[in-house]
This record gives sequence, C-alpha cells and structure tokens, in this order.
Amino acid sequence: MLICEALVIEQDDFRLTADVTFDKGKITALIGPSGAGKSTLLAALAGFLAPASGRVLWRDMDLTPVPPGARPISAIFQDNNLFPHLTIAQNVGLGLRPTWHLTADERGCVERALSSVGLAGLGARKPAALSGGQQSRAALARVLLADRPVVLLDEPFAALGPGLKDEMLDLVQSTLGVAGRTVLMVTHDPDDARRIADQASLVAAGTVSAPVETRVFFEAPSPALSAYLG
Ligand SMILES: Nc1ncnc2c1ncn2[C@@H]1O[C@H](COP(=O)(O)OP(=O)(O)OP(=O)(O)O)[C@@H](O)[C@H]1O
Repeated sequence: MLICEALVIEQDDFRLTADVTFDKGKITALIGPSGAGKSTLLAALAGFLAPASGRVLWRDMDLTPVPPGARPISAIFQDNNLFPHLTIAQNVGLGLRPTWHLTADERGCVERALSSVGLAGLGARKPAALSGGQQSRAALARVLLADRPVVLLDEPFAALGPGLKDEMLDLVQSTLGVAGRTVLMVTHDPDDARRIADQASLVAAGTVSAPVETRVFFEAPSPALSAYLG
C-alpha cells in the first residue's frame, strides 16, 4: 500500500492535505479541478517536493526522507520526459541505469521493452522522429524497464487524439496494470478513469479524498464531485 499519512503539502499560499491509502496493484485515477493540487501530490510522492508535515509510506517504509531516484517510484509526465539528443533505445535504457552505455544483455532488455509497447525496430530513432503517440509508448517502455512498483502518470496522454489516448490507456492497463504495479493517474476526463481505473479519488478544496471503486465514484458522486463534473 502507498500511504499518505497526515500529509500536508504547501506551495506559497496553496495547501493540500492527504490522509489516504492507495491499494497495492490497483490503478487509481486522481480527478479534480484545475489547480486543485493533483500534480502537486504526485510531485510530493515522487520526492520532488518536501511535505510541510506528515509522511509517505510504501509497505511500511517511510519514503519521506528518501531522495527521488531512490524511491520505488517512476513517473511519466505530459512531455514524456524523453531526452531529445538521445535515441529512443538510450532513453528507454535509462530505465535500467543512468547511462546510455548498456551491455548486450541490457540492450536485449531494451528491445523487449520496445516490442512490448509496439516500437520494435525504432530504437535507433531520436524522439523528434517519432509521433506523439510513439513518444508516449517510449516513455511507457522506460517505466516498464525501470520495474518500480509505483508508477505516477501526470496526464501523459492528454495531448493525444481520443483514439490514440484510448490505445495508450489500454496499453497502460495491459502492461502496468497486469504487472501489478500501483498506478496513480491524473486525468481531467472521467472516461479515462472509467476505462482503466480500479478506483478514483477526488482532489478538490485542498483535500485528497479516499479512493472509491470507480463505478461507485461516478454512480454515487459526492457533492464535491458533482460540483466538479457539473
Ligand atoms: N512552483 C509553484 N510555486 C507556488 N505555487 C505553485 C507552484 N506550482 C503550483 N503551484 C500552485 O499549487 C496549486 C496546485 O497546482 P497543481 O499544478 O498541483 O494543480 P493541478 O490539480 O495539477 O492542476 P491542473 O489540473 O491544471 O494541472 C495551484 O494553485 C498552483 O498555482
């Protein structure tokens, strides 16, 4: 379980509290108004933002003092965080080690990760030579290879057209979901949550609400969710 224990995150006059548990091996959608703090929560979980108080726990381990690179967490953000001067294979290889000089075995692992997201044979290209959807796939391949149990997705597919976005969501489910990763996915689109999330959590009015099974979340919305969905 990934636990936010009495977590308080502050940025200037913005304040977000989270006292919630995200179940291990589930995909949780984080939904809420713009500026509510969804990205802020992910930044704190990833270790890029120190909380004002409270703790982040993973399997009883206190992650709060652990630096980002040493956390059992990987992330994909909207820009896919690919390095433009590296090839796709090198970018994906960074999921294994922070170097682009990989052993033959490691290069084999990269090729398999690329194949699993439908990018077989494209490893030698630079990110600019891939479409937006293919870049998203490369980012997903790196996360698969990094093999960390918790994956944070901060609207990585928002810039894709609806068909491509659905394809990527399904790929997330068939790779990360099936592999039992604990996934937190920020989205503005209820259909994204309905499509692949086991549960959903509302981020609004300075608070992260406890996750609820996705069907129940939308069928019996809280007043705050109703206000957001309009
Ligand atoms: N570097 C920063 N310094 C100060 N305040 C910030 C900083 N980054 C974000 N904020 C504020 O923190 C609040 C939460 O922002 P955040 O980006 O987490 O919201 P969000 O729910 O992810 O929004 P969106 O859906 O629009 O991406 C906002 O009020 C924002 O203005």
